[in-house]
Amino acid sequence: MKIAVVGTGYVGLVTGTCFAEVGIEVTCIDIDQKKIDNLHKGILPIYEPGLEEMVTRNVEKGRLQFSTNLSEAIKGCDVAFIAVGTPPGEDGSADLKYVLAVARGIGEHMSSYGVIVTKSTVPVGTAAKVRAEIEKALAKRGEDIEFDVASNPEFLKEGAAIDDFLKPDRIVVGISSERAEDVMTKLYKPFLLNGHPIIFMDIPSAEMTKYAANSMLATKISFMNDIANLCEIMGADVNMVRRGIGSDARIGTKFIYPGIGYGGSCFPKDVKALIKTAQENGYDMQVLRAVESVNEDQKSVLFDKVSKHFGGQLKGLKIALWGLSFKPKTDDMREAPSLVIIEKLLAAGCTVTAYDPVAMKEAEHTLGNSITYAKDEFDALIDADALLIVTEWPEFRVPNFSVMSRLMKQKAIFDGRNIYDAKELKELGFVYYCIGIKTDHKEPA
Ligand SMILES: NC(=O)c1ccc[n+]([C@@H]2O[C@H](COP(=O)([O-])OP(=O)(O)OC[C@H]3O[C@@H](n4cnc5c(N)ncnc54)[C@H](O)[C@@H]3O)[C@@H](O)[C@H]2O)c1
Ligand SMILES: O=c1ccn([C@@H]2O[C@H](COP(=O)(O)OP(=O)(O)O[C@H]3O[C@H](CO)[C@@H](O)[C@H](O)[C@H]3O)[C@@H](O)[C@H]2O)c(=O)[nH]1
Repeated sequence: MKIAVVGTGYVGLVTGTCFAEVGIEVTCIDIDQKKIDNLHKGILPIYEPGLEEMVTRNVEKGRLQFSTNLSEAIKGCDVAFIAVGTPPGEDGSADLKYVLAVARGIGEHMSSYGVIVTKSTVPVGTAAKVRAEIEKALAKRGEDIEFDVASNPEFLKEGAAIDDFLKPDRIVVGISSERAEDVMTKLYKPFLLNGHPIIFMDIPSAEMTKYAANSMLATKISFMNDIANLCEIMGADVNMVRRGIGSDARIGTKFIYPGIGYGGSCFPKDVKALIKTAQENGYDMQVLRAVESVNEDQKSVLFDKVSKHFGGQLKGLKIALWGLSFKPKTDDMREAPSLVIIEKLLAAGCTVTAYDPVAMKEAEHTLGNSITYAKDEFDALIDADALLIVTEWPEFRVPNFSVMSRLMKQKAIFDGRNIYDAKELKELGFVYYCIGIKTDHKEPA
């Protein structure tokens, strides 16, 4: 089989590489010449564990190619995936201009029957718009080439993308013809042989499934953040509560970790887009509006604890941050809670020194030199008045606390990810704050 994947970002590059890995002939296309030039040199545009080796291996095998030339790549393809961005527009709705531009390009250049699949996260009705764009472009050419559209939303998580793609819980495919179903079944056959289920449905349901999945996960997180905040007020321990409720199989153990709010390129924008879609159709997503509002507030929780601890006197304090990316094992800074925390610290007159194992270069694009980037986690701590744990990278989990004590000016840790043991830190002489657990430090008057 021969396929094209248009858009070589987090989703497109992983999708293309994983299909090549199971033996399919893939061309990944991007509009960004620099990205494609770098990929030809083996330089990846994103950090994703294991991806570089997999790209190299498949390029060497001749199964994976990169190009900016959509017209060449699309010719004779069985399937073309659209995997470009769908960022939020000013009103929160998903901006479809990149998706529709690709659809137009496909219509301008396709040469034979193919299935055009939206992999990007798109609102209900988008596949119909994609079909219309392609038909318009074909009509302009005076061509009458048969094609199908399909919706195949992607559920991978950054930092675990390869595993999520190769071993999916399920593959959701929206189709409107038997021919498209056959092509998609053939494409995903290697995954089906490994026992991963494919769920065929109508196209609008597939499009909605993606938003419903992300919104449900975001709801779990906001719900737990609300519970965590209440635990803290009431003297309960949210870690215990999490274990207590997670052992009920109906609730489950995943995505109930409280923290400093969900970030990333998906949950914030997809929750917004679903609220907007509903509004446009005369329906009010009350639960999701609350999910969003809790999340906005949660991003300030760590800053508020710092402010309270120092009695509001933050000017001139040196604050160390461990972690910048929105979650571990990625360099993605989109909607990272660290950005909100840093903005508040800087506005309060603090200086900020941060260390992140991979996201500092990416962070610099947004933050410039408003903060200092440390060479390692200990470098960040020199003379610090407080340490904020922002991203739970594995290497921050068991640090050398005695070295930390020597480096820091004040032994205060504000843990936004609940990775340390409050009792242990207290014994070591640290003042320790986390999320959803009442600490017995004396509050300043
Ligand atoms: N990032 C994730 O974890 C994730 C997971 C599942 C679904 N999604 C969805 O997948 C889509 C892509 O997300 P992403 O994070 O990979 O985006 P991204 O910004 O990392 O990548 C998008 C790529 O598309 C390219 N592009 C834009 N217009 C183009 C055009 N006309 N022709 C060719 N290339 C073009 C850009 O240059 C960029 O490289 C979004 O709809 C997103 O919601 C993302
Ligand atoms: O218990 C939890 C789990 C996650 N998070 C936060 O939630 C955000 C998103 O995390 P995660 O879902 O692991 O990362 P993403 O890469 O954004 O993946 C989500 O968004 C993708 C894009 O749509 C989907 O494909 C995935 O299925 C979906 O999990 C991050 O800020 C996490 O810190 C929590 O606060 N508590």
